[in-house]
Amino acid sequence: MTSTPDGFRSGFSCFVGRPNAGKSTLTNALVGSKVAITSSKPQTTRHTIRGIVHRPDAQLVIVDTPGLHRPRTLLGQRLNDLVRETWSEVDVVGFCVPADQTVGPGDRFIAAELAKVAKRTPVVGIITKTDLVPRDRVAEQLLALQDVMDFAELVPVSAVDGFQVGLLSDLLVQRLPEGMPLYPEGELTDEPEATLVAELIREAALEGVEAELPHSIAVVVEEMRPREDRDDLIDVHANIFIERPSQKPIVIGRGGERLRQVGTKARGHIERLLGSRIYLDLHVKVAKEWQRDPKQLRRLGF
Ligand SMILES: Nc1nc2c(ncn2[C@@H]2O[C@H](COP(=O)(O)OP(=O)(O)OP(=O)(O)O)[C@@H](O)[C@H]2O)c(=O)[nH]1
Repeated sequence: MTSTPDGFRSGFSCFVGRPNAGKSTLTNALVGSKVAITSSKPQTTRHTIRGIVHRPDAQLVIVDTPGLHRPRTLLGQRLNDLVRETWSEVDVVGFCVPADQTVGPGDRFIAAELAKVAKRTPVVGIITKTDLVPRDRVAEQLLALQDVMDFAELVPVSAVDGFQVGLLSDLLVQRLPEGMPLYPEGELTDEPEATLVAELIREAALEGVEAELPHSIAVVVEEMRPREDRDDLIDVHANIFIERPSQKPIVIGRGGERLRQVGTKARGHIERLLGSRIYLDLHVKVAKEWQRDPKQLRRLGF
């Protein structure tokens, strides 16, 4: 066993913030590899995906939670429960507010919820996407955010140009308890590969579809195994579930055109993730009203 240096710190952190605040992108920037799923559509992160930052002095495990929102369906409730559970378990919370949007009721709602659950957990206020605005706008945003709640630290960052991402890593690490690494070196995420693969397919399927659809899509990887007699090819069979038959044409497209594009796009990402060539077999299925049905939700992994 390798020895751990004195003062080594390890622990958990999560990012909160309105949908699209940049939480997943920031997780990727900190970890330095694509593990969390990003998209320009809100609420794409369904699963609690951990990214692990390995440093000589610390190990920071980032739990990426879905965006908190007013529950309308059973799925909405489960997502919110998951968020609260996560907040109470981590050592430090990062509260993300984009530099290019005004601090508003959505942020105050999150701050109030945070204050209820995480009384003793330090919260670091993070202004994200600073590359999108001029400097004085960042300063204004810092002042506005200061009024929302009591922050342990306030820091502006950009995941795109890397501005102060290292500093943020330092600030989060400072709040972790001393302890041994929690995961083996080299590990970037403890999500099962099949879940990551399903998320990559979901991400590809969401691209360019109407605002309506995101909540109606779930992806389940039914099977994933190396092709017999081949060590350079993995067969992946997955189902894309939608809620209503009327949504089928949106996902499949004319003569299957869109589904083929989704497959090509997802395949590229999956091949990079698994480090192997894959054969991707995609099917679109209707699971009626899956968001409201507890049995369906369990089947789809919620
Ligand atoms: N210019 C710029 N864009 C960013 C930055 N960080 C994130 N974005 C963009 O903002 C959008 C949302 O980013 P995500 O990381 O998916 O946001 P999120 O908070 O995880 O979103 P949800 O999963 O919906 O809660 C994406 O289009 C990102 O490319 C940044 O530092 N600069």
